[in-house]
Amino acid sequence: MTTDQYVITVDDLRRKYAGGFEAVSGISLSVARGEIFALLGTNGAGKTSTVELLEGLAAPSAGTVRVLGHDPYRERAAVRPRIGVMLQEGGFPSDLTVAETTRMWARCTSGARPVAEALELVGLGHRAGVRVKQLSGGERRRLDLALALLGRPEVLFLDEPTTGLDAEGRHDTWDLVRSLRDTGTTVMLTTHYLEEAETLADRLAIMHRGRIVTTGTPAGVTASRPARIRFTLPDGVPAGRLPLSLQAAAQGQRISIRTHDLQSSLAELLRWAAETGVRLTGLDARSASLEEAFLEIAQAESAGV
Ligand SMILES: Nc1ncnc2c1ncn2[C@@H]1O[C@H](COP(=O)(O)OP(=O)(O)OP(=O)(O)O)[C@@H](O)[C@H]1O
Repeated sequence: MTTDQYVITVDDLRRKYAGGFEAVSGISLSVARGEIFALLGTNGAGKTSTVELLEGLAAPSAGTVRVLGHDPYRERAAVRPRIGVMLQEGGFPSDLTVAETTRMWARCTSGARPVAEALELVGLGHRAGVRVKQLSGGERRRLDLALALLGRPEVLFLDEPTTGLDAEGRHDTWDLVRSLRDTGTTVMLTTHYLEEAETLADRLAIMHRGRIVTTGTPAGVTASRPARIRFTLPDGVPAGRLPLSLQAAAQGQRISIRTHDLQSSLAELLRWAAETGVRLTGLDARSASLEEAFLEIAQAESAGV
């Protein structure tokens, strides 16, 4: 991929706050046009501090950021009309209705979509006449998203877009983000929901203490982690009777096996169970999830491994 296909490029970026604390300690990443990129990390890892630099809300202490080929802080006027930003807290006047709020925002947005279209996109069309203060937390997040989408942005920054949404709302938002991606919008997302990153992101980076510790596709990040098989042995069958080649950890009759070759380990376990006539209850076999990979990385980093 050539560099001009990257919509966001970040090189050795640093952000030091007044007082001297460095929240972003030299990160580099690139996001291609039409890609959904998720920035994950433990609390205080530096995600918001990073995204604010990409949005041009603050200047880096060192390093470079380019969004659509421009410095988003120094060339804000060139970048701002082409990006959409959904912050964690929208902070609207609560006495205005949903439609009034969106109309007000549309007046400040060049080439804005029709208000009704923006509200329909996020499933708020039927709430247009409701005052913002009467919206649920999830509906406010949708309104935040509608406002971020008003200017048909080429790059969309979503800071925890589904916090407070129920399962249906979360899935609706994922579908919307995917459809925006499919029409060429580039999305930079921060989230605490690892399932969200796993299902939505084309690529992701995991941050810890201001640095990127892992980056890649969701499948690539989880591929190196062991899969897990869990089950319960019947009373009277000790864990010691399991084949030695299965690396089993036992808590009473509850067994957990970690393996880098799920298919072979599972086949061996089932063969042993069939040959010995042992019934395994609650049998569950799964590849590593992003959540497990994340926890392992965060714990290892915290322990200084
Ligand atoms: N204005 C500020 N002045 C000094 N330190 C700050 C400031 N804003 C954030 N920090 C610190 O920078 C670090 C990174 O914060 P940041 O909000 O970027 O993390 P985050 O990854 O977005 O966290 P979370 O997941 O909790 O939202 C934290 O230790 C935070 O306390």
